[in-house]
Order: sequence, then structure tokens, then C-alpha cells
Amino acid sequence: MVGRPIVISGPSGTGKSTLLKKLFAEYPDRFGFSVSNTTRSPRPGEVDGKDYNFSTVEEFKKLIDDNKFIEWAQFSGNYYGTTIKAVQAVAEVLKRTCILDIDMQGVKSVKKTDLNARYLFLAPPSIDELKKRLEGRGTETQESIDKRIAAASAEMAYAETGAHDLIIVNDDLDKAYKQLKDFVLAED
Ligand SMILES: Nc1ncnc2c1ncn2[C@@H]1O[C@H](COP(=O)(O)OP(=O)(O)OP(=O)(O)O)[C@@H](O)[C@H]1O
Repeated sequence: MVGRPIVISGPSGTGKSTLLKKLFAEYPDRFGFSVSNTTRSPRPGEVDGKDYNFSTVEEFKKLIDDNKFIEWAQFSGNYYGTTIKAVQAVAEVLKRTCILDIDMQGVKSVKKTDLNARYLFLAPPSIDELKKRLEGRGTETQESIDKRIAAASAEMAYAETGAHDLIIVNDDLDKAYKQLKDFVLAED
């Protein structure tokens, strides 16, 4: 059964991707991610509407002006973003429950739409442990780690306002996964 969209957020390095990977592996047909829009050119083999919704800069800017995006950003000269329509398409076309992995700004933006989403916040056991995970992942420069840690406190403060339906502390991975599963598999 297709459920309401599920928004998962939490500081970078908390373990969102790790947990979602487990979830998608266990339930390959039940959940889906929305297809992003981009102005970059398709790479060989990429399919429009499947890998990305490819568009021109003019089309993309029009979508921005018309408030069609939940979030968008510019990286190395190209625009990328998630539209409200792309989230709806996961339920309507793919018949799957859409999972959105987004930051605090994205959460605030989804709350302004009529997507009727459910909100899950994944918290690290501590900022020290978060630092260790980001260092251990080996994907970030020191500058990037510092930036992520600074953003983490704003994310945590936002979670303290009660903006989410559930907060899971990702201390023990198996325990956190069980809590995540209970939340995402609940009908409402
Ligand atoms: N419960 C846990 N205990 C210890 N390490 C963990 C736990 N959960 C995740 N990790 C490790 O922490 C690191 C960060 O996890 P992950 O990449 O899933 O974070 P993320 O929230 O998806 O970050 P980003 O928002 O930057 O994509 C990874 O190296 C992962 O293996």
C-alpha cells in the first residue's frame, strides 16, 4: 500500500544513507526516491524522467518562479532540484511510498506544501560522535566537516521545537533501524 511521503532529516553524518540503504534492500518495491530535476546534460545511458528530469535553464527558472520546488541548488554551473510534482509521482506513477532525505530548509519547505508528509528526525548520540563518523567516513575535508558540524546544531535546535513526528537517536545501528522500520511501515 502506498503511504504518505516520509521526510527523513538529521545532521550530515548521522546515518541517514546507511539506514535507508538497509531499508531499500529489505523492501525493494515498497519505497522510492523522487526523480530530481537538473539543467546538466544527460550522460550516456541516462534516461529522462528516470535518472533525472532534464530541463533547460529557462524551464528550470520558470519552475523556481512558480514555486514548484521543495528545494533547489546550483552546483558547478548547473541547477538541481526536487519538485513537489516529482514527489507526488512516486505515489501516483510508481505506486510507492516516497522517501525524502532532505535538510532543515527542505523540511520547512515540505511543510508549506499539501504533500501531507510524515517527519522523522535522525539524531546523532552526540556532536563528538558525529564528528567521529564524518571523519571515519573519509569523504569530507576538514573544512567540510566543520561546516557540517556547525549546521548540525541548527538542525538539532529545529528538532527540539517539535517539528518532527519522531526523533530516533542513531546510537546502536540495529536498534535505530528497528525504530525506523516501525515508523515507515506504520500506515499513519
Ligand atoms: N549507528 C552507527 N554507529 C556507528 N557508525 C555509524 C552508525 N550509523 C552510521 N554510521 C557511520 O557514520 C557515517 C555517516 O553515515 P551516513 O553516510 O549514512 O550519514 P548521512 O546522515 O547519510 O550523511 P549525509 O547527510 O552527509 O549524506 C558512515 O561512515 C556510517 O557507516
